[in-house]
Amino acid sequence: SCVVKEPRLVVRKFLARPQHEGLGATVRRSIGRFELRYFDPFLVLDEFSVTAPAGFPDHPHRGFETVTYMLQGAVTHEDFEGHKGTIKAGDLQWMTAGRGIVHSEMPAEQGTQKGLQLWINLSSKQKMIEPRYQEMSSKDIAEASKDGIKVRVIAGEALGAKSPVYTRTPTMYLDFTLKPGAHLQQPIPKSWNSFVYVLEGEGTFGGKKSSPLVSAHHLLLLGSGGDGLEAWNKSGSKPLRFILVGGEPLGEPLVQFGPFVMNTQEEIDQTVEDFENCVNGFEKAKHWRSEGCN
Ligand SMILES: Nc1ccc(F)c(C(=O)c2c[nH]c3ncc(Cl)cc23)c1F
Ligand SMILES: [Fe+3]
Repeated sequence: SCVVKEPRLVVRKFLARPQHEGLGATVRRSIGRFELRYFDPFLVLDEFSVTAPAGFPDHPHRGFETVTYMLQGAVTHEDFEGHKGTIKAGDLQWMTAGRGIVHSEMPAEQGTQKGLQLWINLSSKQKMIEPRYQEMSSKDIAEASKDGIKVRVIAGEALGAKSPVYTRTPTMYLDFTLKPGAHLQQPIPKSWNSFVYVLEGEGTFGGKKSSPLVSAHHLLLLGSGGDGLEAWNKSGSKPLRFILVGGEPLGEPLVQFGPFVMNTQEEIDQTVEDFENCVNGFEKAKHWRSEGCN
């Protein structure tokens, strides 16, 4: 069946190289690096790797959402409202920072913890909403399998499986594993910006089966137009694993200062002041410190 009539083409390819982030942590940053500062509505995609005592100690966020999806090990997050939990391999945390969150994200086990963190911008109208978490354990994440393709639906819908996650900025976030020989056709809403990030194995993406092979840690920007993604695993033995992420562009001005993402410089100045004075959503930052690795 021809699900995708006009596949989107790969218009740019980046290799995400390791860089230092947080306190002694390493991230492979694809979106958010200087050559790809913002791919509306996406601000950052980090493939992180962290081993205790390194981590991401107390830090704030305002104006966007962070989506943490663990691939190996576990991370404990705790915030200034006393919200605390552990995100284990396969688990998901969709954190809407809105008007303000201060939290820490630290290794929960010995050894190396690996995962993905995606930062999704919020529309100007939603930047100052109350913070909110949507957290799902691995077993509750919608999955479907068909013709050598397995998909875990973080957000959106694929192969008949649908995620319960409410996405303020309309977003799809799909974790695909293709067995050798499998061929995927996944619809993508026409107006959305979308990209692929390869996690394991090698695959062929875009319109032609003869396109060059793409390996792990590569980000592929998909062109606009077209009605979906085509992908093939032509290797004889290795599975191909990648995420397909897409979202409705917000089309608004962007001013970012680290973990503060607003629309004007004045709003950023105000945010810095709010954080320093512990007001307008940062009240609890006044006396809070994470318990850290006890
Ligand atoms: N501002 C700022 C500055 C420095 C940081 F490290 C962070 C930060 O926490 C993270 C950056 N990528 C990440 N991937 C995974 C996890 Cl669990 C956390 C982060 C942050 F937010
Ligand atoms: Fe954070």
